Amino acid sequence: MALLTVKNLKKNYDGSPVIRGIDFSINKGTCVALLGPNGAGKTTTLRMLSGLIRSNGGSISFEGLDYQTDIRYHIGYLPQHPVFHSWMSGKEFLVYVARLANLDKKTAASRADELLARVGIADAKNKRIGKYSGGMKQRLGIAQAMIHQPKLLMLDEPVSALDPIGRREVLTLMEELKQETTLLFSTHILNDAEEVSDELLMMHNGEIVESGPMEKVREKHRVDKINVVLQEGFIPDEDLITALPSVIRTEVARGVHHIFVTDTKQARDELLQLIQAERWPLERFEVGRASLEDLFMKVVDS
Ligand SMILES: Nc1ncnc2c1ncn2[C@@H]1O[C@H](COP(=O)(O)OP(=O)(O)OP(=O)(O)O)[C@@H](O)[C@H]1O
Repeated sequence: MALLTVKNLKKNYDGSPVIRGIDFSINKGTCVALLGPNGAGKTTTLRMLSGLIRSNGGSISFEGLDYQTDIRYHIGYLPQHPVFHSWMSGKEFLVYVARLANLDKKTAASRADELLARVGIADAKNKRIGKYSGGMKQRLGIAQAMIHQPKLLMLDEPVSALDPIGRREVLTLMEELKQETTLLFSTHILNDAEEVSDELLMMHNGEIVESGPMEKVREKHRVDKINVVLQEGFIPDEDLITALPSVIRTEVARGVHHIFVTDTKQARDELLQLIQAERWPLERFEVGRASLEDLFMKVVDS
C-alpha cells in the first residue's frame, strides 16, 4: 500500500487556483523529488501535506487514513526558511523541540544526542546556533524534523540557500537518510533531483506534469543525440552532417557538435562513416543522454 496518496488536491489563494487538482502517491522507502520552477506550487503542496494549511478540495491519505485523523505525528517537515533561536545551542534546541513533541525529559535528551550524531553535528552540540554555518543549520533542521521518528520526512528546498560546501553536506546526508526513511523533498534544481531521488514529481503551474521513476521518465522523454568534438580550430562542413538521413538538427556549443537524431544506432554508423571519409580530426564521439533540463523543457513545452 502507498504510504501517502493524494487525489485531486486543490488550493486557491484569493480565489485563484494555485494547485489545480493534483494526484500522486508515494511508496514506502522511496525518495521522491518534487521538482519545479519558482512559483510552481511546491511549497503550497508540502504545506498541505504537512497539515499546516487546508486544501480547497481533494483528499490526502496516509497509510489509508484520511487527514481528518491527525496524521501529523507520522510526518516530519523542514520548511523552506526554518527559524531557529540563535541564542540556543543545537542540543538545547532539539531538546526543546522534543519536549514540544511530548517526549519526556530523559527521552528528549537522549533523542537529541542521537540525532545530533546522526546528522553529523554532535561536535557542535553545545555551540550557539547563531555560530552554525548554513549547512549545519540545515542539518539541525533535518534533525528537528526527525525528532518524533516520522514515517515520512518532507524537506522544502533543503539545499537551495546553501553554498557549495553546505549543499554537499546536506545532499550527502539526504543520500544516507533515504536508506532509512521515506523522503519527499522539493527543489527547483534539476541536478539535485537527479542526484538524490529515485522518483520524480514534476510540477508546473500548479499541476503535476510528469511523474514516475527517474529512469522511466527519462526513457519516455528520451532525446537521441550524439556529441562530437573535433580538433580545436577545425571547422567541418555542417551541411554534410545535416544531410545525413538520421540527423534532425545540430547545435554547436563550446566546440561540441550536439547532433539530434532520429535513431542513435543508425546515426552513429552514418556519422562515423562521414568522419572517416572526410578525414575529420575526431577527438571525442559520444552517444548523448538528454539532461534533466532537456527533459523538463520538453515536458513543460508539450
Ligand atoms: N499565502 C499566499 N497567498 C497568496 N498567494 C500565495 C501564497 N503562497 C503562495 N502563493 C502563490 O502560489 C503560487 C505557488 O507558490 P509556492 O510557494 O507554492 O511555489 P513554489 O513552487 O514553492 O515556489 P518557490 O520555490 O518560489 O517557493 C505562487 O504564485 C505564489 O505567489
